Parts: sequence; structure tokens; C-alpha cells
Amino acid sequence: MDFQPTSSPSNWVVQKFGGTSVGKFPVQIVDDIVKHYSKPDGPNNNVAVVCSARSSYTKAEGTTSRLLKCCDLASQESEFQDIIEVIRQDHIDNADRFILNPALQAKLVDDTNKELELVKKYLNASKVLGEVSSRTVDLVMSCGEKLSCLFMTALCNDRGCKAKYVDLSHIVPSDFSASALDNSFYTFLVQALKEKLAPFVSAKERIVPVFTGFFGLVPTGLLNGVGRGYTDLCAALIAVAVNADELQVWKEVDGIFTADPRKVPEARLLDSVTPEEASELTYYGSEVIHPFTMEQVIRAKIPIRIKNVQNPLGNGTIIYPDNVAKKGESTPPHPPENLSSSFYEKRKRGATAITTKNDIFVINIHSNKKTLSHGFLAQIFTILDKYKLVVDLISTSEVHVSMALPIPDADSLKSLRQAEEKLRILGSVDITKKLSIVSLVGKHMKQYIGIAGTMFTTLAEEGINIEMISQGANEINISCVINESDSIKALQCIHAKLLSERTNTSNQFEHAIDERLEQLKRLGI
Ligand SMILES: Nc1ncnc2c1ncn2[C@@H]1O[C@H](COP(=O)(O)OP(=O)(O)O)[C@@H](O)[C@H]1O
Ligand SMILES: N[C@@H](CC(=O)OP(=O)(O)O)C(=O)O
Repeated sequence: MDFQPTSSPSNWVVQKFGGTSVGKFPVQIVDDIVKHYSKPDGPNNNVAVVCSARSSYTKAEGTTSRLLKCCDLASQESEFQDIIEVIRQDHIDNADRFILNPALQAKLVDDTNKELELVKKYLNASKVLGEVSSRTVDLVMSCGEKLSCLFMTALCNDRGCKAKYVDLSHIVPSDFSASALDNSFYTFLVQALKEKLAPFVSAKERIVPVFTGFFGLVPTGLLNGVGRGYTDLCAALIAVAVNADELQVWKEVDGIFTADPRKVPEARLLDSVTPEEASELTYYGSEVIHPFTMEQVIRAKIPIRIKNVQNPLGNGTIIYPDNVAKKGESTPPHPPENLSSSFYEKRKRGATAITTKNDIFVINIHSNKKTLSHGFLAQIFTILDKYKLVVDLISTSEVHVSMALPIPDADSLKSLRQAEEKLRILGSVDITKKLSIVSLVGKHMKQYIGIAGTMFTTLAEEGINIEMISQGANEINISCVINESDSIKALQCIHAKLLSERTNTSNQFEHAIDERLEQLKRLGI
């Protein structure tokens, strides 16, 4: 993929707002963030906004989840109207509450009703067929981002910040022939987004484009191909298209912490993490940023900054590789260096963060030796693939396989039970539920001896039983599976041993000595 970014500043920042932020803090987003970043006596940037569908409280009860529930109901030929009414009422109450200008408010209510009528049409057609295609799911899902962005555009204009709604739900033409989400598809999207941005880039007057954080009907279906959290990827592609100086992902936390601050009050805010670390944290339970986001922006040398909507002046956390030059710099840092911490600061911490993921089941399969071991693994994965079951961790010997799988809902449990029946043909199967994965993540852990040992000894000292152990092939993740009821205790005790401020301070002596020894070595003493 060749985006050919220029190294000079473009004076554009792309700001992505998640669903719960739009739901809870819309006025702060407009007044303290969008207006602030674009004002002449402030950072004076051109701002492009990208929003996800609104959630008043949690993502699980948000608009996207509700729309997906409607798709489920339609596919079972059941009634979905009540949920559409809940979505309508929620958005209309919101318009009443926040939009003061009567004309803007009336237009917003009208646009909201029109979008929901369209969704009802798609769902009614699917209900008759008793089947909802992935294309229909995408069309229905896009309504969430449309409603949210219609509202945010109206709110910006209502509060004196000129903004224009940009609907991306048809950016991929229906006859587009790509069969996969590959580089050529992303190149096509970036080009199409450049065209959408062009009028804003060339405009004499500053107008904030508000992009629906939904980029159309992608080849494999957005939900299958990208999954929930797709707005991060959409924002990344917009950042690449405008060659932004920074992609800002605004959340309800100050940035990325050494652990979920809700579960570990001593968790520390990190200045910077690498894209690999951010991906691992997201895969293993800390929903930081969608893993597909990073590749797009980092190729174009655009740093990603995670920031808090409630604390806009905080520095946040930067996601950027520690061995790649930034936009505007010709050479990468040497020795490899995080953006704001020194080499020794980074070495000192070893592990970067810890995370847990609940709703895990472990399947143990002991081969009946009727197939050779290579056939044994191949058959297991064919069965799991058939039931769309994802394996988070695996540990194997020639005749025994243990796998940790996320089973977060009734549908995946049903698939697991169906797969179990087939797996029994291969050998004895036992399944343990209510487990949790604990993952210690850190790009620099491999330079240390004894981190895994400390992690597992700490769990043993707390009387926490380990069900399974696995170290990721990329060497930035050491994981184990424990009882879900122990997960908070495990997080807190490992954090205290390997990640707390106190641990780092006590390590300072050790590293001061290390540093001195290296100096002496350099001097040949
Ligand atoms: N290591 C971590 N650093 C920061 N937040 C974390 C971490 N692990 C888990 N979290 C949780 O992830 C959530 C992400 O922020 P939130 O604004 O709720 O997301 P969204 O933008 O998807 O709405 C926070 O509630 C936070 O408690
Ligand atoms: N609205 C979509 C896309 C998204 O990215 O959401 P959020 O930015 O709130 O995580 C979802 O719920 O998955």
C-alpha cells in the first residue's frame, strides 16, 4: 500500500469519539474539544470528527447492540418494533435536551425519523424471508452512526461551531468486487475518503466534517470482517486520507493504564505504548483500540493518541512503534525509544501492562490415537472453524490439546456444545467454564529473565490455581487461565509485584547499577 505521506504538518487532527462518550458528554466534546482544537489562539488545527453510535450508559445497551438485536429478531421472524421505538425515543429525547435552536432541532428529529423508517423497511423485508443477510445487517447497523453523527453535527452548529454531516454508509459502491479486506481495498477506501475530504481541505471557511464512523458495505460484511469497534478503523482511514498530524481516540479514561483502573486503583497512566502492545491489550480484555486501526496509521507515520473526554488537557497515551521515525523525522530513534520515556525508564518496567478477559472456557482433548498427531490438530481446527469458535490460547502435546475460548453469550455456548459432540469422535473431551485469562503484556519483557516465574509464583503465593499457561509466539504476552472468581485478586497481586510505582522505585537501584556497568563497559574499564 502506498499512501506517500508528506512529512510536513498538515494541520489536521482526526478526533474519534466512542459511543458512550457521545452519549454522556456531547456538550463537552463540542465546547472543550472540537472548538478548542480548532480555535486560532489554541492548537489551531483543522478538525475532522468521527463518531460511533450513541450509548447512553454502556456499549452493551447502546444503539448498535439494539440494532443488532433487531436483526436477530427479524431473522427469527419475530417482532422488533419495540426496540426501534426505544432507539427513536432515546434519540428524540436527546435532541430535545441538547439542541436549543428550534429549526436545527426540528430537522434533526425529522432526519432521525427518516433513518429509522428506512431501517424498519430493511428489517420488515428480512422478517418476511426469515433471514437477514450480512449486507442487511450492515445497512441496519449503519443507522447507529448516522443518528449519532446527525446529532453531533446539529450540536456543533447549535453551539457556534460550523459543521457538516458526512455519510459514509455508501462509500463502497454496491458493485465493488473486492473479496477480502486487503490492502487494495484499504487503498480504494483512502482514495474515496480523500474525495469526501477535498471540499473541506480546500474551503476558505473552516467547517468541521462529522463523519459517520461506519465505512460502508465492506466485502465480508463489517461485523464479520472487522467486528465491533469498527469506528476506530474508520477514523484511522480518514486520518490517512487527510494525512493528519495525529489521530485522537477520545475515551472515558485518561489513556492506557498499566491495568484497568476500575479494577486496580494503583494502575499508572502510560505515556506511550507500541501498537503491538495496544493490540494484545485489546485482544485480551482491555478494550483500548480496535487492532486493525494501527497498521493503517502507523504506515503513514501518524501517531495515535488516546485521550479523556473529561480531561481534555491531559497528555493521554501515544501509540507508536519505538523503532520507526515519526512524521517529519527522517531517522528512527536509536536506540529504539518510546516517544516520551528514556531507554532506561522503559527497560526498568519490563512488563508494560496487565489485563484479564472473563467468560473463558477451557476445552481439554485427549486423543484416542486413531489419527496421527498432525491429523488430530487439523481435525480439531476444522471443527472449531465450522462452528466459528475462536481460540484465544492453546497449549499442546502430541496427544493432548488444551484450548481457551471466549464464550461470552448464548450463541457461542450453543456452538461450543455442537462442536463438543464432534470433538468427542477424536478423543475424550472435558470442558471447564467460568474461567479468566490473565495476560501480562510488554514488548521489553523478553529482555528480562524471570518475569514469567514471578508472575506464576505470585499467583501461587495468593493460592490461585493455574488451569493453563501459554506464552504468545510474539514474546510480548505471557498468559495463563485461572478461575474467574480470582481474576481481580490476580490482577492486583501481579500488578503490585511487577507494575506498581513501588516496584519500579525499588528496581531503580538495580538499574542504576546496570547503567553504570554499561557506561564502564563502553569506556573499556
Ligand atoms: N489498561 C487499560 N487502560 C485504560 N482503560 C482500560 C484498561 N483496561 C480496561 N480499561 C477500561 O476500558 C474502558 C475504555 O474506555 P471507554 O471510554 O469506556 O471506551 P469506549 O470508547 O469504547 O466507549 C474504560 O472503562 C477502562 O476502565
Ligand atoms: N458502534 C459500533 C462501532 C464502534 O466503534 O463503537 P465504539 O467506538 O463505541 O467502541 C460498536 O458498537 O461496535
